[in-house]
Amino acid sequence: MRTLIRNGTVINAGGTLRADVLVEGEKISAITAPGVIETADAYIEADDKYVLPGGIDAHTHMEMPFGGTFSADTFFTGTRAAAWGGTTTIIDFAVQAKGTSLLSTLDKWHEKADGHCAVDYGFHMIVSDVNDQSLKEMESCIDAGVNSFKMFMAYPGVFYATDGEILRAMQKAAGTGATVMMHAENGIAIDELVAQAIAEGRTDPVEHGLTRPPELEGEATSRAIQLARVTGAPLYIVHLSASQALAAVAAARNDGQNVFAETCPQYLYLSIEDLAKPDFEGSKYVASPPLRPKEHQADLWRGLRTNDLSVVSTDHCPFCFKDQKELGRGDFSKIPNGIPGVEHRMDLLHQGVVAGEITLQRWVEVTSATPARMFGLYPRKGVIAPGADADIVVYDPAVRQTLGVATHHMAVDYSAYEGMSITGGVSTVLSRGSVVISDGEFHGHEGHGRFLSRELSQYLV
Ligand SMILES: NC(=O)NCCC(=O)O
Ligand SMILES: [Zn+2]
Ligand SMILES: [Zn+2]
Repeated sequence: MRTLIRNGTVINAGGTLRADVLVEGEKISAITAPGVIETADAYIEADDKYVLPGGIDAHTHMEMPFGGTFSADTFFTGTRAAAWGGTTTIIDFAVQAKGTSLLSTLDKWHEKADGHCAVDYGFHMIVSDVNDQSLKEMESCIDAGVNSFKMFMAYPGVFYATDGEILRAMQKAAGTGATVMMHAENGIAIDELVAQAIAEGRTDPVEHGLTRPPELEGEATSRAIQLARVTGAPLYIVHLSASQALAAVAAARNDGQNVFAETCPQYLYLSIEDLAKPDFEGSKYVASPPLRPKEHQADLWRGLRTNDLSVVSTDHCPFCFKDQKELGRGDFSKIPNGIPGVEHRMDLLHQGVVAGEITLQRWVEVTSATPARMFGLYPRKGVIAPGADADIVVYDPAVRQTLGVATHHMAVDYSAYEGMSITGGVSTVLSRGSVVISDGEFHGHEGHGRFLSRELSQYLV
């Protein structure tokens, strides 16, 4: 099957050109000046549209066990929603429960995802039980294509790791080429503030934000950076939300340390004012780190421009308002943490282009090319080039849409972006050469997505 995408503006991280793109089977086979190739089996007209490499969301949580419940999207509904929004690869997190092994965890996550995803997917591994066996098993995970390991300085008693445990895991990463991903918040201090708030009867969702001050994200980020420096491990800070944390990352990078960070659309567009909405509406915005005062947003956009923030992922972790967020009514600390967003990342970041915060090329770089390089998928993914997988988004920059629960495709009963007006929208999406979205319809199927065994990060030195 030969599909010709005609006369679009091809946008790669490295540049833009007007071109035709030929897809043969699952791969891109040629990029030519418009009109050079005359015949194909199917045609997609891309006049006045962008032709982008499919988005790569390197941080999602489908069917994730958390706070006594599970995130609401299955691997099918979540990857289908991703496709609707122009994301053709997700990297989700397998979650080691305390007392279990990394390899049995990986098996369990394969059982959940294999045969169910609508687009391609890989895994990171959450290490919540550091011991001799888990450290050894990190090597087997790497052999199985899972070479990035998330650790938590937050959530004592659940995922939390001590500095000593983090140090040991980082030593293992330094010796194997793995990447340590860090949830950097000082969970011990936060738990004290949370206990004090509850004891004083401050139980509303906004307290989630007030008890997790940005200084404690900055402190934990600095500590993680120092531990990485001592061990020589590369470090990737996940879901960075605060100016203080960004300053720590920028300083380390200026020093030449191999430190990277991602932020998420919610930290660029939402704020603690959303958490403060009355009638428990604020619970819809509970995630960790919390939404910050608006002043942090300008710093995050600057970080995206300077590359101190290299990636934008969603941390998609949907919990329904009605019966899941409800678990924390009367005690904000019991609200399941997470915000839905896998469907909207490409559109939301495109608003940064529209507003002049980032260039078109940078849009593609932070949503596709860099996550592909960072997590060992490039140049199979993350680029429109001959030989790459034909994961392609034809994007209409002029169309207008309004985000909301009535139109989104995530399996969650609210939108964090309800009523937000967006310029631009996905027109056609191909996943490995198959059209999965076109003419406002989903044409893919459960099980189309394949597991991606990933190479080591291309940012290792
Ligand atoms: N971020 C969040 O609130 N939930 C998902 C788990 C995590 O990434 O820490
Ligand atoms: Zn986290
Ligand atoms: Zn997360």
